[in-house]
Amino acid sequence: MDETLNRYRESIDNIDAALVFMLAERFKITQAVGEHKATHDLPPADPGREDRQITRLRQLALDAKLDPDFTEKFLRFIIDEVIRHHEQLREG
Ligand SMILES: O=C(O)C(=O)C[C@]1(C(=O)O)C=C[C@@H](O)C=C1
Repeated sequence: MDETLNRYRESIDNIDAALVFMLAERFKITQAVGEHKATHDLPPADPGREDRQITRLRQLALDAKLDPDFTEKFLRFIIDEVIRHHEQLREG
């Protein structure tokens, strides 16, 4: 039994749970955004907004000593999924 490893893993499990809750909240909001966009005939994607989000988060990542390329890929992965949901809502 490695107590040190167990303690680290408990902390990792808490962080992973927080990530899931935060992602769930983000997708609740983007669901509302998708409905709003579909109702008002707005395009699913807004590349200008995405550029600003990526620029901002890359800087936050640098400040937090997190790899900015990884951060951008992670955000891109999430946004692409959101756009897919928006497109589905638009198609009805
Ligand atoms: O802000 C929007 O317009 C959204 O639809 C949300 C969001 C995002 O997930 O952050 C998703 C798609 C857009 O291209 C930009 C941003």
